[in-house]
Amino acid sequence: MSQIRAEHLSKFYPVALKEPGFVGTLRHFLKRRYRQVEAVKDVSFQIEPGEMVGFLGPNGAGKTTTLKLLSGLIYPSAGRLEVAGHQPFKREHAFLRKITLVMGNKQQLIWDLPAADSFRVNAAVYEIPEGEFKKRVAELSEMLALEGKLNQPVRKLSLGERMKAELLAALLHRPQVLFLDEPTLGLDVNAQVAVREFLLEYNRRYRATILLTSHYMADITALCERVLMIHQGRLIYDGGLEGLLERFAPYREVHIQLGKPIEKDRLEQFGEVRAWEGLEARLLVRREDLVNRVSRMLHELPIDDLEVREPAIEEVIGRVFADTRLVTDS
Ligand SMILES: Nc1ncnc2c1ncn2[C@@H]1O[C@H](COP(=O)(O)OP(=O)(O)OP(=O)(O)O)[C@@H](O)[C@H]1O
Repeated sequence: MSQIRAEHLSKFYPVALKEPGFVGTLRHFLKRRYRQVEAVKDVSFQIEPGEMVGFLGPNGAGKTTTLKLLSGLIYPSAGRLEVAGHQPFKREHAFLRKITLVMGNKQQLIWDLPAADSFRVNAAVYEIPEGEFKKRVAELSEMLALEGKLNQPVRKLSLGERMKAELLAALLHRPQVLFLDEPTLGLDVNAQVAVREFLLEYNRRYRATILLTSHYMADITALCERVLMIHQGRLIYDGGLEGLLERFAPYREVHIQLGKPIEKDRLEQFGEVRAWEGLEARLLVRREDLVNRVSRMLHELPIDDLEVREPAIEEVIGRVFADTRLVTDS
């Protein structure tokens, strides 16, 4: 049975319209007019137990709205939703014990108290027995390398330590389903790696299902074999990371090192020149033209070295988001 199932899920937010000026304000109070913001439109997907899925999309695409729907914080405008066997918006106790929602830009720990004190509040809310509570705090703080950090006020922790303590708090009730919205936001590279490794280990140990958004592609490539991509509220891709490149990057990058300088327009006959510095250049060549162009380049240009690479996934995604035609044609 799927752990998460969304069928034709939609969420529309009513936004009150106000005309400018005094008359507009008066009208606004007497008879409000609304416009619908279609944050999520007819989205369907299923996620199996133990899967780690990346959720990609540009700002305002509808990722946070979807995570809020999945965790029952908001009610869907249309469609069906089932998470861990429950309808999230009912917010049943049994459901809340099975899930967690972590938002990188919101915190639940109390600033002036040690994290250990905030954990006690969570233990009480989730009715975790004392012995079990101690065991879980010890296990998670070891996995997160947080030992010795939990008895000082949260405000004295570094950003990375604070995020790790937030994760610990969010996982004390040992949820099966984790919704993570930018869990590495603003962290330095070392802390990002630590959080990633922790999530991998947590998923392996407890077979937790994880849906996560991140602006750092490294999080997605390290953790997720599958990605969902959302754009203007619509799901435009559901599949493997590899397939994402196949589908949205119909080109390869050719890196060349020249033996002597040539005119740029000579190079432009072979593909779109993306970088050009001294004797090094980088070109985009359509996949179907690749063999032919590369062999011509080797014949016709003074090439010392040539390498064909997959385009960087960030670049591919950036192009998809920047070019709505790619999205609507897909
Ligand atoms: N409470 C709300 N009322 C009205 N509109 C909203 C509300 N919350 C979100 N929206 C709108 O819904 C759309 C989707 O927003 P959402 O926060 O889900 O996007 P997102 O993909 O999480 O973006 P980001 O990466 O910037 O966080 C946006 O156009 C946003 O302005």
